[in-house]
Amino acid sequence: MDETAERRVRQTIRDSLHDGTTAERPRAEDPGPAAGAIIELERVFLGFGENQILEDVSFLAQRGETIAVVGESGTGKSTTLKLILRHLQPDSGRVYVDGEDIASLSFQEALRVRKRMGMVFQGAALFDSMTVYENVAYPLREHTEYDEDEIERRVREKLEFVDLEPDRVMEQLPSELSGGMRKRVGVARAIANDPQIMLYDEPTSGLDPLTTGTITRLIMKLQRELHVTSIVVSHDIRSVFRMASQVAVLADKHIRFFGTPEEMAASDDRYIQDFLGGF
Ligand SMILES: Nc1ncnc2c1ncn2[C@@H]1O[C@H](COP(=O)(O)OP(=O)(O)OP(=O)(O)O)[C@@H](O)[C@H]1O
Repeated sequence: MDETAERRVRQTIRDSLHDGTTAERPRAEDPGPAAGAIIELERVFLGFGENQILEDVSFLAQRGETIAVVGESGTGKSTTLKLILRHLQPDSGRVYVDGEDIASLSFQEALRVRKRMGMVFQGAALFDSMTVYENVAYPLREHTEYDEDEIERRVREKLEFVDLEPDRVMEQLPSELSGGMRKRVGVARAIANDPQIMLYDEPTSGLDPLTTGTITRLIMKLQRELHVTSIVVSHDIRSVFRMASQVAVLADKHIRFFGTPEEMAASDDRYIQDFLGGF
C-alpha cells in the first residue's frame, strides 16, 4: 500500500470524519428514516464541481441484509460508501445510519455511529510494515482500552473467524501472504470491533475464481453468524448473485434497478439485461 493510501486507511480507522459545517437543509418535507432500515439513502444528490455524480438516489438496507451496489465504472459506487462513512456529505438528501441522519450529527456523535461500521477497502489495504497481528489489533488499540491479553484474544478470535490459523499468520507481514489471505486479514481487521454494519469496496477484485468464492462465502458467513448489515460494492456479478439480498444498480447518476437477484435476472429492462451480459 502506498503512503497516500495508508494515510487514508489510518484516517478511516481513526474515524477522522469530515467535520465541515453542514449547509442548512430544509427539514419540513423530511419524512425521516424508514422503519427497520439500518442504512438509508434518501433522495441524495452529490456532485464534484460541475460533475454531478448522484441525482435523487434512494435505497435502503434492512437490518441483516446484504445490499450489493453495482454499476459501470465511475457511476458513484465508492462515493456511496463514502457517504455512508461520512467521508463525503450529500449536497442534498439524507443518509441515515441506524436511524440517525449522519450529516447532521456533531463530530463526536458521528464518531459514535461510525464506530458501528467496519470497512474492507479495495485491495485489502493492510499496513505493509505491520504484522498481521498488529494490523488486526490496530482498531482495538485506537478505539478501546483493552489490555494486551484481551487484544490478543480478540485478534485470535477474528483470525479464526476468517479461517486463518492465528499461530501461523500472526507474525507474518502482509507481503508474505497470498491475495486471498490479505483480504481475509482485511476482513478480520474490519470486524475487530464487532461492527453492526460492514462496508466492502470491491472485496473480490483481483482474485482468482476460487479465492473469490472463499471471500464471497466469508461475507455470507458474517451475515449469517454475526447478523451484520452489509453494503458490498462489486463488479463480480456471480458473487453478487450468491450473497446479495438486494441489488442496487447505479447508472447515469440514478438507481436504475433495486431488487432481488432473481428480480434482476428477470428484469425486462434492456440496460439491466446488457449489464448482466447473459449471466
Ligand atoms: N473527491 C473527488 N473529487 C472529484 N471527483 C471525484 C471525487 N471522488 C470521486 N470523483 C468522481 O466521481 C465519479 C464516481 O467515482 P466513484 O469512485 O464513486 O465511482 P465507482 O462507481 O466506484 O467507480 P469504479 O467502479 O471505477 O471504482 C468519478 O467520475 C470520479 O472521478
